[in-house]
Amino acid sequence: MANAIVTDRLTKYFGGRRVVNGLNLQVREGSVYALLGRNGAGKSTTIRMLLGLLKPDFGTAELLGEEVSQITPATRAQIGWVGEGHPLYRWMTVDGAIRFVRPFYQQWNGEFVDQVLDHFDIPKKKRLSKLSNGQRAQVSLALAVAPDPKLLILDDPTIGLDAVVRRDFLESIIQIIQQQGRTILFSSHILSDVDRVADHIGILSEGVLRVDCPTEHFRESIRKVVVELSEPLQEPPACPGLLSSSASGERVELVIVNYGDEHRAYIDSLSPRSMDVLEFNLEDAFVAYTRGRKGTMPVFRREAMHV
Ligand SMILES: Nc1ncnc2c1ncn2[C@@H]1O[C@H](COP(=O)(O)OP(=O)(O)OP(=O)(O)O)[C@@H](O)[C@H]1O
Repeated sequence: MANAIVTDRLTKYFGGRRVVNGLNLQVREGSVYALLGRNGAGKSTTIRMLLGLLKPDFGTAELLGEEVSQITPATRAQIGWVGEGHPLYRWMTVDGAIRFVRPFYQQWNGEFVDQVLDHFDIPKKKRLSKLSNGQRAQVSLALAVAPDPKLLILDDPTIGLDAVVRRDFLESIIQIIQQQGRTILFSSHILSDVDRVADHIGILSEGVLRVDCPTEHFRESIRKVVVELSEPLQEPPACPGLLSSSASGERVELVIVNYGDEHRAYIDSLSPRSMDVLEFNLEDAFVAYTRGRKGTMPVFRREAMHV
């Protein structure tokens, strides 16, 4: 299957600091890819380079098969985007914003826009500055989706939205991807949302893409093992793929990547009184992973994982 987004060693420096570092990203057509990372990891900078809003210092990015700096108007019209904070001209009315954006595109699904406005009780005559954050987010999404883009890029689209509005927003996204061949790349900090809609995740840490694999694969690869020993451990636990550990008396908790036979053998060697192997949800797995010591984070790529 073709890729909707491909970057090759994409790199950006700010004031001598490398905030995006040799990024090789491939987002397959038809997938929903969530770009994750802690604050300042480089997500927005990456997205701004993809959208041509920021020039890379090194490397290239292609959207729908065209180099970003030379993208043709026809291809540009196939790409919808929503920036961080939903930057719309707030002095415009909703109707005015629609009339402003509409002429840039050949195709326009006015019915979809009306449905969104209706569903969220957004009056067309109201100024964008007078709408709530959630309503403005929906207007941004409606305007990005109305041209029926093949590729949708969303920078933290649900920031500041309540749980109900977020759910509705995600429903809209799910509807969009049910149309075949549509691709979505979005950044987010709300891992339960990501788990609901994204089939693939990428985790940036200090500008480096450390994880790039199916969402499920990442979640299922990290386990918490709770062990009750007969006496406290004398030495720090030593087993492969150990992300973190904590001990309180005889109770030891280990967070392990790719839990398997060798880990069981190690734990057996401690002669435990009991042990439990617990699964993580995506948020816990993300926290366990990104909290780990820098430089020792295992790398997850596609199906393979190297510890
Ligand atoms: N225009 C700029 N000038 C200087 N430094 C910048 C600029 N934009 C971003 N940075 C820095 O680059 C780093 C990456 O920022 P970026 O906004 O890409 O992170 P992010 O992953 O989107 O973070 P968040 O989750 O907090 O939105 C940060 O350290 C930030 O301070």
